[in-house]
Amino acid sequence: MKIVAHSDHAAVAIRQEMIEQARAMGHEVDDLGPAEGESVDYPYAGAVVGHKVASGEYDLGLLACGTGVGISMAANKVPGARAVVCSEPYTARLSREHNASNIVSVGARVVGPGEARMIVEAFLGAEPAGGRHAERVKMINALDDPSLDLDALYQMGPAAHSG
Ligand SMILES: O=C(CO)[C@H](O)[C@H](O)COP(=O)(O)O
Repeated sequence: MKIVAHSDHAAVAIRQEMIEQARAMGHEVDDLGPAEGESVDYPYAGAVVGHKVASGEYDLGLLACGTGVGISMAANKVPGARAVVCSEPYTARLSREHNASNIVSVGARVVGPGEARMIVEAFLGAEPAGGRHAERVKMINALDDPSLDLDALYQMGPAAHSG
């Protein structure tokens, strides 16, 4: 898969661990930086990756900042981006299978390099499961329209049609 990676200045080393893991799994990764010593604001880095993944330019994204939170919040403002912050691999796998997450974010001040690699391994090793989960992902995507009627959202879901 074609993957894009970005971070802020707080997460340069952990981003490099994440990239190495993805490349070791055979994926093509474009690294948008920054280099050690450069400063980048996490809302910008998150938005860039959100746009690049949501537009289809890349299949998946890797993000990191101090906590992984701010950069994923920024990415999730982009319609079509579904970023998840993970501090363990189980969430990374389930976010792909159930939520079709397309960007994984890690906190450099939260997890160590080994955990970050395991998170990326779990994220890239999983696939969206389909079925009822895909129906719920459609509900998430429908929320990209701020005028969405909540009753209409409810009616889209599998729960609304289960006996
Ligand atoms: O975790 C983050 C956002 O969620 C940032 O990495 C953090 O806020 C950067 O802080 P500083 O500029 O003081 O290193």
